[in-house]
Formats: sequence, C-alpha cells, structure tokens
Amino acid sequence: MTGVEVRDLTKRYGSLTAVDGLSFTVRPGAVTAFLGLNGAGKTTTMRMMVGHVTPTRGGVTIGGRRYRDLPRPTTVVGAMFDAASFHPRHSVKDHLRIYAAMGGHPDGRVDDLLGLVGLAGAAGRATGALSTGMRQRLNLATALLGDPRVLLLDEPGNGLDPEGAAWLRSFLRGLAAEGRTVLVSSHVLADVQQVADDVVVIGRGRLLAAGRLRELCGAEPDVLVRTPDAAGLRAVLVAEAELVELTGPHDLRVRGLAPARVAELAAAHGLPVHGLTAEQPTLERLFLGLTGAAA
Ligand SMILES: Nc1ncnc2c1ncn2[C@@H]1O[C@H](COP(=O)(O)OP(=O)(O)OP(=O)(O)O)[C@@H](O)[C@H]1O
Repeated sequence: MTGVEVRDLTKRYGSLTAVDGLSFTVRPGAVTAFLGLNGAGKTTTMRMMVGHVTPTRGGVTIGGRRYRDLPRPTTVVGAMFDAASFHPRHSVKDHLRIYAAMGGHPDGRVDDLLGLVGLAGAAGRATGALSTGMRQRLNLATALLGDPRVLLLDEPGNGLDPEGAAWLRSFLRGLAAEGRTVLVSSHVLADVQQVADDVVVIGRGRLLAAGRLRELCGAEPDVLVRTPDAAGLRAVLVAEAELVELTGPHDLRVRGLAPARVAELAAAHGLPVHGLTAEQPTLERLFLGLTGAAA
C-alpha cells in the first residue's frame, strides 16, 4: 500500500509564499479531492510531489520514499498536469509508445491503455487534432503507462463534456477500488462530491481542511420546508434552530433542527406544512465557508 505524506511543504517565489507549511496524507484505496481557489497552490504542491518544483522547506514521501529516490518512479507514481504537451504530428499511439519506451514499459501496454481510456478508435489520429476531452484521456493513459499505485491528477476533468465527466468519475472510482492512491485536483465541486472519499482544501497555500468528505460536510442535513405561512413558521422555529432562512414566499431553509422536530413545532402552533425534505450538506457549502473565512 502506497500513501502520500506531505510534511510542512513550503514554496516561496520571492516574496510570494505559494505553498505555506502544508501537511496532509493521501491514503491508498480512496479518491482524494484536492481543492482550492485559483492560485491556492494546488499545482505547485503536486509539482513538488514529483520533483518538478523544489520545495523551499519540507517535503513529500510516497510509500515512505522521496520521488527522486524511487528507482523507477513511473512504476510507482503516474502524474498528469493540465499543461501537458504533445507533439502535434505524433499519433495518439506513437505518443504512448514513445512514453512507454522512455519509461521502460512494455509496448503491449499501449493498446491495453488505449482501450481502457476509450481512445482505441483514435489511435491513429494526430494529437494536434484531438478534442480537449480526448487530450485529457491521452494524458491519463500516459500517466498510467507504468501501472502506478499512486496517481496525481491535476484537473483531469477540465474540458470534459458531461458524458466524459461521468466516465472519468467511474474510472477514478475503479482505480481506487484496485487499492490505488488517487489525488485529483479540481474546482468543479459537484463532480468532486460525487467521486471523492476524502478532501484536502487549501487556501493561499495553507491547509484549511482535510479528512473524510462525509465527516467534513457534517452529518446534519438542512431541512427545506414548504408552507403557506412561511413568516409564521419562521417565527416559531427561530427559537430552537441554528438558522432559519426565507428562501421564497412559501419556503424556508432550516439548519440545526431534525425534520421531525420541525414538523412537531409546526403542528403545535397549528401551522400547515405542505412539504418537508432533508437536504444533504454540499461540498460547495463547506468549501465556500472555508475559503470565505480564509479570504
Ligand atoms: N514559477 C512560478 N513563479 C512565480 N510564481 C508562481 C510560480 N508558479 C506558481 N506561482 C504562483 O504561486 C501561486 C500558486 O499557484 P498554483 O498554480 O500552484 O495554484 P493553483 O491552486 O494550482 O491554481 P489554479 O487552480 O489557478 O491552477 C499563484 O499565486 C501563482 O501565481
């Protein structure tokens, strides 16, 4: 089992601290979403994991070893960055064959991967003629050439259409189910919510939260109430709820009260309720709360 340990990772560019004393772990067998606003330091952190950028302080180990100490790094870690470049006239298959040769991976792996990422039909196409979604798939295939236990994927969902995004989610789940360590940076929170087991949230290079998505989002759902007397019900609920928000002429959002308690209080005051739904807390709420506080 190969996890990733980030310890006191720091990167300064002149007076700018892009990554600031970051510590977290990424566990095997799970998809971990790496989240932060633009410029938060996600790419810099991931580049330090694979030695593209030298930390000012601190470091990263993968299965207990630094990237540069791994004897055949691409068999341990597969990394994919947004700005990956392809030779535009190379075919998809040639691109993979060249990278396979460089990494010392068997040529037969290329056809397997083309099938796995859904590019078998585009094997002969020039990489310069690929759609963004196909480029992402080719990037992913390149990262997977060495059958690595650890995948570090920087914004792999960028430019994917809804079908591609759904495909990527199930692909990532499959990699985690095989026991691999999967770290995925993203800013599409709805996509992440559907796929991630764990999240690491950073802001201005600092850690804001890390842990199981379910625990961080909180177990308590908001309760959405539909009532013809929203103002009247609101007046009753505010005494016990953490928050009661009027979201429409006949709609309330209640936080900090169980649905049953909302119904009891309404009944006790003779207020009609036409609908009551529990809404699971979203990653977006957590994220905006954290990054808003950091800003
Ligand atoms: N080579 C560099 N020289 C100077 N500043 C840099 C360099 N690389 C990154 N930065 C700065 O470090 C900060 C973090 O950038 P980084 O690309 O890691 O953020 P990010 O979270 O990946 O953002 P995005 O989501 O926009 O890609 C930014 O302010 C960026 O401008």
